[in-house]
Amino acid sequence: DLAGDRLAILAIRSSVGGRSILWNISQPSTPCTWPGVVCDNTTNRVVELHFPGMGLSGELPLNTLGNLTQLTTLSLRYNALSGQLPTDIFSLVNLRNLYLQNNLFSGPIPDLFSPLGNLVRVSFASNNFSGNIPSSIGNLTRLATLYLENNALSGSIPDLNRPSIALFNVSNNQLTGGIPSKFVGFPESAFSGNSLCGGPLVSCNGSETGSSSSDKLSGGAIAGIVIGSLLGVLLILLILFFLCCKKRKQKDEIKTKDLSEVKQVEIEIPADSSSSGFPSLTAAVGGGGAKGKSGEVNKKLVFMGKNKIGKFDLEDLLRASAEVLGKGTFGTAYKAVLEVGFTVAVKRLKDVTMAEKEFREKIESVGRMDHENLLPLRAYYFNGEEKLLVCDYIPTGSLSALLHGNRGAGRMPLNWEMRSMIALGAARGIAYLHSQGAKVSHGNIKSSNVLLTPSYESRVSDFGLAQLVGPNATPTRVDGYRAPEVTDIRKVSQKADVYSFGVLLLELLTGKAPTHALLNDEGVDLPRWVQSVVREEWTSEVFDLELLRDQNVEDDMVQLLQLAINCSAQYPDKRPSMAEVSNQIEEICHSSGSQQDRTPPSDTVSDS
Ligand SMILES: Nc1ncnc2c1ncn2[C@@H]1O[C@H](COP(=O)(O)OP(=O)(O)OP(=O)(O)O)[C@@H](O)[C@H]1O
Repeated sequence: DLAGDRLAILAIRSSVGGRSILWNISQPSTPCTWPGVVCDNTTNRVVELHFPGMGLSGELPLNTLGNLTQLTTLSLRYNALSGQLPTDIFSLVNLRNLYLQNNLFSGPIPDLFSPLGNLVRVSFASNNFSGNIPSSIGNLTRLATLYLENNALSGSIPDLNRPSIALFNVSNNQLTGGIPSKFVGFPESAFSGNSLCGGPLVSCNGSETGSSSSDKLSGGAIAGIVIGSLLGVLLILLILFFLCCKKRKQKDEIKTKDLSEVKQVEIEIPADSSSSGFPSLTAAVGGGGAKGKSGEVNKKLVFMGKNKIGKFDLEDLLRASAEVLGKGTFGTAYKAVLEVGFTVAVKRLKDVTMAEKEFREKIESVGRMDHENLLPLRAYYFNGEEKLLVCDYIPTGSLSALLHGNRGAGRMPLNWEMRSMIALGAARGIAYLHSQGAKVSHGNIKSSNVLLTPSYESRVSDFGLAQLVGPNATPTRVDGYRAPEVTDIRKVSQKADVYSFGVLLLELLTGKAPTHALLNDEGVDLPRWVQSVVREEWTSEVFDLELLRDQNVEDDMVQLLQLAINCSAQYPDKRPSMAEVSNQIEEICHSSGSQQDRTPPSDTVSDS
């Protein structure tokens, strides 16, 4: 079957294709239609090039790859490419991943790494490279992986930026000398098969590990370095502290301003309310406030469930200073700091056209949901047009903010343990919802609806709201999460929830936002992108770079990835149930030791 695009694939796999393909891709018109080539859909420039195991042979063409100035990934591993590396590769300043392992490249690795400050992963393993390890690799401050094993490299290990490097291997070369002491911590196997000493190998001079005795630092020098570093850190902390104080002050000023506008415009008292203000209302626990004369009822905040939140009335709520958290599908969410001393989140619903009785019934069934991984609905207010929902305010914010916010300096990386715990908590919360009846589903699973406590326990929010809205509600940011069979956001199902949860798992693993206009002109969504990458056996390339620092959990990551792929299957029948999903994640967490053996969640209502 050589029809259509299959013919192109065959051409790439033939050894004669290697060079001509590499020539052609530098022409900007056609490349994005080819397998293995990923383009930026705005510039139509090649941003990733994956040609692994395609039987490419011969030398890389000169002055060709260097034309792909936007390239972030160059993967030519498992081919039979030979000769020296063309130096124009070293002008690709956006390069993050350079995979040339398992080829027949020879000659020295050019010492030209200095401009490649974005490089994170480099593998030159299993080639015939000779000469020294280029010292300019030491300038790569973001380098996390360096694989140089199984070559003919000689000389000593240069000064590398050890703090950023998590995965490292120089075994089976001809390296000599002492292993710098900063490499202590890597296993013996990372250095074996050389004439090296120190570090995890036998000591160079009988007792010392690390650098050879000639370049050993004196006690005074070490003390000087330690004191100098401490002073440096102290200075940086002081500067950060002052900057934070200044920023917070500015933020407070802005918030106060926003708030006064919000109070007047957004949480406006409905026109039919008594002009003398709202009477002081006593909270009616368990929905009892819905009883009584309707005129009074309309002015009441109806409290629900176990009411851990404490008592306050509508007037308190309206007096609270409020800050807009964001606008979503169902209305605007506010953070409201009550004068009585605690903070709540208030959602002002829009597009709810449902009659009062039906609304109260639906919202009270939402209020009955009680699970440690769900964000409980504490109270609601219904008066004609005005509908407010009150829940705990979660100061840490949402998974979406944590994954995609602040990707720059100062970001706290989310490691495997945190991510798998977040996945497990969210799965448990949704599985609980599904266990409450075949027709109970969430309807709007996405990372902005998974809120996180300071100890990274998940609280799934917004469940059951999809059934309240009218047909005109325009979903925000759900497109990437919505199951293919869902055409009306009110017609939700448990299997559609499983799909959305699968996308959320993919988001957790890849670090890519599903709502981001993805990857190429054809608008490939996150599940399809991941599937295509996995099909081509580049599985390890889908994971978020932050996850690659975790050692010995790759199998667990791949298992979770497989589960996510199963959840986001195109046909609902092929998707597992949420209970199965939750059990499987629990097993995965168990095997990697990130079990949730934690103290029960504390009350999440924060005091202001
Ligand atoms: N209880 C809460 N505590 C802290 N932040 C919250 C809380 N509820 C919502 N948020 C945050 O406020 C923002 C707006 O939330 P909202 O639920 O209104 O919209 P959304 O999640 O973006 O979309 P949708 O309405 O479709 O769920 C989001 O970033 C959300 O994470």
